[in-house]
Amino acid sequence: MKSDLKLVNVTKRYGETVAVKSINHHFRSGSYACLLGPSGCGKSTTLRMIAGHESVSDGSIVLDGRDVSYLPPAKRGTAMMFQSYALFPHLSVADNVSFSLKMKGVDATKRRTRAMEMLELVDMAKLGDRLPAQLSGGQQQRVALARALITEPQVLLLDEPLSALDPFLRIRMRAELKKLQRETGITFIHVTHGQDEALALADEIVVMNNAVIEQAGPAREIFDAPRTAFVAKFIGAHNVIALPEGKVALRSDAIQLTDAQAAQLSGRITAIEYQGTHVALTAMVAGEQEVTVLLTDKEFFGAPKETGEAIGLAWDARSAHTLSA
Ligand SMILES: Nc1ncnc2c1ncn2[C@@H]1O[C@H](COP(=O)(O)OP(=O)(O)OP(=O)(O)O)[C@@H](O)[C@H]1O
Repeated sequence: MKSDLKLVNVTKRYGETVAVKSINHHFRSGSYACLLGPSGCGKSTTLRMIAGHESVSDGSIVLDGRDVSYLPPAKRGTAMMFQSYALFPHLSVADNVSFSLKMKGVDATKRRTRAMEMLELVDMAKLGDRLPAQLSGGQQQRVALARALITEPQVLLLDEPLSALDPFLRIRMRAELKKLQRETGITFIHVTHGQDEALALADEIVVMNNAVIEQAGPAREIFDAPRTAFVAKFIGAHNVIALPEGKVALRSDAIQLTDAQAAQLSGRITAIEYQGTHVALTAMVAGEQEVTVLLTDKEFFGAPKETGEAIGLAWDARSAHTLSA
């Protein structure tokens, strides 16, 4: 399909370090993808190789049927938005946005018109004459977005775009990023180490660990059916439990409290944590394993429990996902 981006056996080595190890992935045109993983797993390196800011050691990057692996960044059909926004401090907002057009020799009137269109798109048209230092963090981010979008990329690459913002603004800007992606229809590839950010934004989540892709799929599939213990733990809200039949991932809200006869596991409560809408109850079960059960506040306060109490745990067999690693 047009504008699809394919990574074919892409590897990056820095001397002895393998930062990205022969990864394959197909990013669908027009989708919002999040590369999710812990620090050092290779997600920024992957993004930088797609952008052309880093060379590939092996493999190829194919955009829209073209091998772009050896093209300079400006010739690829991608644009990158950096974590620090990297705005020119001495240029006005409008001149920052239209900078790449100036480099291409586009005349001043046309540049200004295009810059204002882009600023309109990110809701910043009124501040075109300000300098970056006169903007808030969220406003600087919008300018950086407008500056990336003016190049009309097929793929927009975002490296931890929300990490410089305070928590309140982060949640607001993430809704705006999603809206912008839907409005423009451009493929977004967004690097994050925040599972909540990935779940909130992504059509597809690509989970990386130790230089490889552990699992990729729609956000709900990753959350509902993690395939490895790493994915289950990283995505959160799951227990990884060793049972006689093997290791399983079990959502903490998929476990019910039950009496001893009906229990699949029994144990003793070690901690109770009130979380507002829910109460998280931790129990120590056979084999010194800790299991967390998330109850709605209604369920918990309907039959309150105390630390030290014996409890039985049960779940629907379909909720337990056998793990491959
Ligand atoms: N220029 C470099 N030279 C040598 N090693 C590098 C270089 N850049 C990255 N690495 C190594 O490659 C691995 C992957 O780094 P990368 O920045 O892609 O991880 P990341 O998942 O984006 O982490 P973070 O979230 O901390 O940015 C790490 O082990 C890192 O130390």
